[in-house]
Amino acid sequence: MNGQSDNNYQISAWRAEFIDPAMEQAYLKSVEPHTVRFLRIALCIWAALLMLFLPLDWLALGSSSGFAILSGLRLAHALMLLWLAYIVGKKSHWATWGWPTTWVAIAGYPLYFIYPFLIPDAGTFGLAVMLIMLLSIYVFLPNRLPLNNLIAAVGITGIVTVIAIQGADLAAVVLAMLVLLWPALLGYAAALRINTGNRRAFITLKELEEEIERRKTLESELKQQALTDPLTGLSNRRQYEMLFRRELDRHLRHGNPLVLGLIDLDHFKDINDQYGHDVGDQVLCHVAELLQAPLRQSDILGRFGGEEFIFILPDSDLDQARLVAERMRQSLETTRLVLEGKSIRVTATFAVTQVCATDTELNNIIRRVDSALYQGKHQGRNCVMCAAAA
Ligand SMILES: Nc1nc2c(ncn2[C@@H]2O[C@H](COP(=O)(O)OP(=O)(O)OP(=O)(O)O)[C@@H](O)[C@H]2O)c(=O)[nH]1
Repeated sequence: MNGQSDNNYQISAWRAEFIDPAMEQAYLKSVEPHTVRFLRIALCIWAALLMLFLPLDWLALGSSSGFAILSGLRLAHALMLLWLAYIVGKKSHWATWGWPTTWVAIAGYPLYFIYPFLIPDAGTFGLAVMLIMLLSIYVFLPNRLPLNNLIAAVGITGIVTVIAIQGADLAAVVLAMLVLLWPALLGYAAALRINTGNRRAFITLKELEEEIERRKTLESELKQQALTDPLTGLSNRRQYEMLFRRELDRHLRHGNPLVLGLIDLDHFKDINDQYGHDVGDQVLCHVAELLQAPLRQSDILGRFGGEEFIFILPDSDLDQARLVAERMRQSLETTRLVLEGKSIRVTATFAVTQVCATDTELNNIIRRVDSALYQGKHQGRNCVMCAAAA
């Protein structure tokens, strides 16, 4: 891991979130499906528990306006919770965003704040419910930790204010505050550990993914290096021999026509001598591009060695191959390469041969084409020769 990613992976000690916002977003995105599922379950259970307490309200208040207010608040909050459970199914980013969960949680507080006024002798019970709720918010409500702190802070402040308004003395108010702070701190500590642990696991996964990616790149680079000519990027001997064997198999099995050709640049030594080896190298690269142009995707062009190239044309007969070679020859002849301010003309001699059923060895075919190429050199170069099949 380098210094830059070390910085990206820093986790805030009290928020248990990545300090880098982009990294935090990436983390939240990765846990979004899981958060949605978990949040929907938590919201549904919360709504069900709210409604489960309705009979207790009835026992305490009977059919009164107080009961109507409490059941109305219960129902309203339960509906809000179910609405959010429904919405996060549609807008999954709401689950990790955190604010919708926070507002819906806070919107339920009037029920708890009004409770002591309507049922004054339920003080201890109300405090116990609040205590369990605070702990549950931290442990079961999948939300961003700072926002869960906000929910807890609003809850504790509200309840303590209610107790103070009801005329409790300072000691009772402080005691209530301490009793509520205790589960909040406990929940916060547990959530801090869980959230930090989850993000550490995410870092490990990311590092593993980066390592896999790095190895894949390295592997494909090595593969590329092992199969291509470093100067021109064309297939090297290993690659074109392998591809030729595949095409030869196809030819022997299905009888598809197959042609092999060689290209030898004319008087290349003069180019090297006149312009230098570096320019010679650049000429080879340009020639490789020009030769590639008239070929199909399935055709194979390789560097045979030095200033010689090899081409393999699957599904082509000799006449088609001769035309292709002629197009390459003309393209070289008519394109002047301008390198380092010098205009260089390059020509080449071509030879092609049809691969036939008795051709099983690449070297034999090459020998046949090579002797046609030799003849072409003797006949004045810059031409296309055909070698008769064996
Ligand atoms: N710049 C450069 N030159 C190369 C490379 N490989 C081979 N050569 C040069 O290619 C030239 C080939 O010369 P010859 O075999 O005499 O052939 P030629 O000059 O092309 O003449 P003909 O083939 O008879 O037309 C030599 O000067 C080699 O040094 C290469 O990778 N880069």
